[in-house]
Amino acid sequence: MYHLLLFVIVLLLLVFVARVAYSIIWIPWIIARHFRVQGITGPSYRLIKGNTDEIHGMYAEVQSKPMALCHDILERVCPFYHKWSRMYGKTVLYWYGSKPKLVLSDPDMIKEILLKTGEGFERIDPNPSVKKFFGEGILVLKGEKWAMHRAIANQAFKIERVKLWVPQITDSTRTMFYKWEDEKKGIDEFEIEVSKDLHDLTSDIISKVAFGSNYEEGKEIFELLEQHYHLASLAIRSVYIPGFRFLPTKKNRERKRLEKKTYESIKALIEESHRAEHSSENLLSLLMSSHKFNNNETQRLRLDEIVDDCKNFYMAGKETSASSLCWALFLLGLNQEWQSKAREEVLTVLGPNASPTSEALSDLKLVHLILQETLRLYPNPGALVREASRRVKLGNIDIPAGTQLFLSITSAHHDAEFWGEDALEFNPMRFAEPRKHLAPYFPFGLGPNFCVGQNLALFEMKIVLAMVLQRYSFTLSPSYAHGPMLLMTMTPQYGMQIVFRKL
Ligand code: HEM
Repeated sequence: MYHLLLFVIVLLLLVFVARVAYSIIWIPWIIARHFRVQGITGPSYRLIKGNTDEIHGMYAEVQSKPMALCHDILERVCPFYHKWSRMYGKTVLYWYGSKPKLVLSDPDMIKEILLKTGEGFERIDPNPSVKKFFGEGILVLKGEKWAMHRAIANQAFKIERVKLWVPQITDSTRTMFYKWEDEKKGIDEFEIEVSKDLHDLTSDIISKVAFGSNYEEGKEIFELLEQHYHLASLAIRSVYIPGFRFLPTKKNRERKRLEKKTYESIKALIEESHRAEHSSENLLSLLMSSHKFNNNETQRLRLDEIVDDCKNFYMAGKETSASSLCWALFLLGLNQEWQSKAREEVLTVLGPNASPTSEALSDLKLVHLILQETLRLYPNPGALVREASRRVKLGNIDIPAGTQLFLSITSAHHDAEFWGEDALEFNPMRFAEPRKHLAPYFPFGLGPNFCVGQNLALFEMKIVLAMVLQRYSFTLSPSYAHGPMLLMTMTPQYGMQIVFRKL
């Protein structure tokens, strides 16, 4: 009996060891060989962690000091691809734990993958620590569930609705100027670290237009989300160890606390909206209503789904727009001649005092070109990720199921082959000509997951930029240190110090 038990235990152990060896040694070896015969290589696979330690090391190195004041930022925002593409070619295979990752910067391939999301390519499941942050919201859902959330979001952010939000956006922007004037009483020239204020501003905007509440009421939620977002950003770069999230580590306990509090605060906001007279113009009320779908069935989102979507919209709407605005001010601070031309346009269209209206916004042609160029040089996010859900052919690459695809939007946006010799220079006029090749520009993504908030994003960025240009001339502060850093969005590592002078 004893021997039989021992035999079973040893057998089970052997099976376990064989399975582990199969998945962390045999499979990576087979996959590396599969790509090698197709001419695709990269850094050697390392047991368990893959190449994550090297990647962390490279990020630590580039982020240890500011970079030169130029737009050649790939080395800083994606140092591993910058290094490995020079060693192994444009398509690189590396390892995230035992997961194969293929980095791609070829515009046609990126385009195909984005267009075929849902048909052989899928958004990846974030690791459980990150998923805790996004929950079951639109940013992580797939298939039918995603389609239902997306249909509701399409309604919420359609252009007619966004136009109605213009007065709220101008109000929020004016409040930011009042705060500046209040802090810098009587001083005509003053320095502001704008990234914090722009985050507060876009929080305020997304809160007002989408949730019908204002920043002060939602402040607790923003603060919780901000802290939770920081922890989720750290988790993105680490290899996920199964079960680790259940250990009572300091970060895990903090994540749990934030999750619970966020849920309770958003739930309270929803219940308050239920009680109050709310306008059907806001996202929250749309999320709470019942909807008819293609099969004519009426469906309603559950409370936890609404809570998760709220979290997703808060972050998607706030982070990207705030960072993009930061880079727009940075670029105009550096390029005074473009700033003067843009101001001339704003003053011609709006005069010195009028608030932007939705009609006036369409006349701000140069401001629009400047924003397009900003999103080309400093894309948010700088990379997108997908996974092959089955074995797929991409051009002449045969990709096994389960391979993750890291799409380097920054590389495609900076590629001199498509954008010309001046690819790394700020030249808004390149967007005035119809582009020969549509592929290399993906600021809002492409295909089914194309940014649902694009209308809102462009409206708010145009409004804020126009209102700043109407009131101030500005330059980059001598204290500014250049440090674009890719977290979930492209943020200035050392802040964005701008010197404003009242007009
Ligand atoms: C400059 C500002 C913005 C930029 C550059 C931007 C960029 C993007 C990109 C590249 C994607 C595609 C992600 C993918 O394919 O995986 C995306 C998706 C998304 N964006 Fe934006 N975004 C911006 C502003 C906004 C705003 C204001 C909202 C509104 C709340 C928003 C909500 C979303 C949502 C919900 C998705 C996911 C759509 C889906 O999966 O169906 N974004 N955004």
